[in-house]
Amino acid sequence: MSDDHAFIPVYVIVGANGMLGRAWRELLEAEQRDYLAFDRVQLDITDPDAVAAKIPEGVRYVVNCAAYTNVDGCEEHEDEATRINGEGVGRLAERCAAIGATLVHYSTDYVFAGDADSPYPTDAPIAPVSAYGRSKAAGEKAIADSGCSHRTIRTSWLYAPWGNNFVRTMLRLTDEKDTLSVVNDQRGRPTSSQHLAAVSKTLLAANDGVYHVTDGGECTWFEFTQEIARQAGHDCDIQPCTTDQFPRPAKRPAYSVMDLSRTEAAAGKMTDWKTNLAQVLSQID
Ligand SMILES: NC(=O)C1=CN([C@@H]2O[C@H](COP(=O)(O)OP(=O)(O)OC[C@H]3O[C@@H](n4cnc5c(N)ncnc54)[C@H](OP(=O)(O)O)[C@@H]3O)[C@@H](O)[C@H]2O)C=CC1
Ligand SMILES: Cc1cn([C@H]2C[C@H](O)[C@@H](COP(=O)(O)OP(=O)(O)O[C@H]3O[C@@H](C)C(=O)[C@@H](O)[C@H]3O)O2)c(=O)[nH]c1=O
Repeated sequence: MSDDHAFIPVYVIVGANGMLGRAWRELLEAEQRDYLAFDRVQLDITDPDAVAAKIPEGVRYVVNCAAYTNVDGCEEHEDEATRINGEGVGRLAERCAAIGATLVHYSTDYVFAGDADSPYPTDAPIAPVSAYGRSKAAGEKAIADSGCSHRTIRTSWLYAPWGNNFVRTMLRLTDEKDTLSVVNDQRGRPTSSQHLAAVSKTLLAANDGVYHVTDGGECTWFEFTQEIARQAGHDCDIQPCTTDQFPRPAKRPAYSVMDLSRTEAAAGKMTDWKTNLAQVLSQID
């Protein structure tokens, strides 16, 4: 991670210590690209002065991986979530508009209500059912209002070999426990962070706008857990349950499968989630 101001990079990664931030760093490192990566201490997007100070003129792409991602925590701390996921994103978007950079930003399937029965197109009406979803919707609006060049990339059910994520949680639980109940009435698309970073980079050559990027295929959290345990060789009795039987502070959309056609037209077919899961598991000891 560098804080060198004399150097004008092609890419600036914000929120670089998060799960997706690390995937982006590793991608740009592997391709030997010029980039600066800022963690939260180096660049806090809620700090009005920091954004302009750290993102100099000449930068071409600002990749925003910073967010408040604790979905249940957002219910109690919606103001803070909105400051980060809404206003902070707006500040990045205004800076990008001012210097002519493109903002690569991540939003979520949780901006949708979840009452559809076919994949949500990119222009489907959004109607979040949680504080997290509302805060992310505020970020999307702030970008649109800023007039900056952008790729607003909605993704879902993100995981990686590192960080806090469902795959690592379920690897642990299916190893430690004899039985486990997992909700089987929420359907969506898991997404490898490494796959997401790579596809996002490909989309830099595409038009501005909103894209959906996930792994291919779809499943419920229960089916996802079954496959994690199967691939890991964990012998755990996994039982399906309903959302009502697994109460949480935040409501989740029942159906959040997002249509991939715009992305696949620009970047090719999205790899199936089971294939990407195997790829990620192979990187975990
Ligand atoms: N995880 C998922 O399942 C999904 C995520 N997304 C979106 O993808 C993006 C990346 O998510 P993910 O990698 O999982 O997130 P993480 O929670 O792993 O990382 C977010 C990073 O943002 C940092 N951060 C928080 N607040 C600020 C701030 N004010 N200024 C600068 N940095 C800040 C955090 O730092 P610290 O840890 O120090 O607080 C953390 O390093 C987010 O926009 C998220 O909403 C979309 C769909 C699914
Ligand atoms: C741990 C556990 C979870 N679950 C359920 C609860 C919930 O409905 C579902 C997923 O739980 P999690 O809390 O891991 O996931 P959640 O925080 O809802 O994940 C979301 O994060 C944000 C950031 C996004 O943007 C979304 O795309 C999505 O990935 O699994 C079980 O049924 N059994 C279990 O043992």
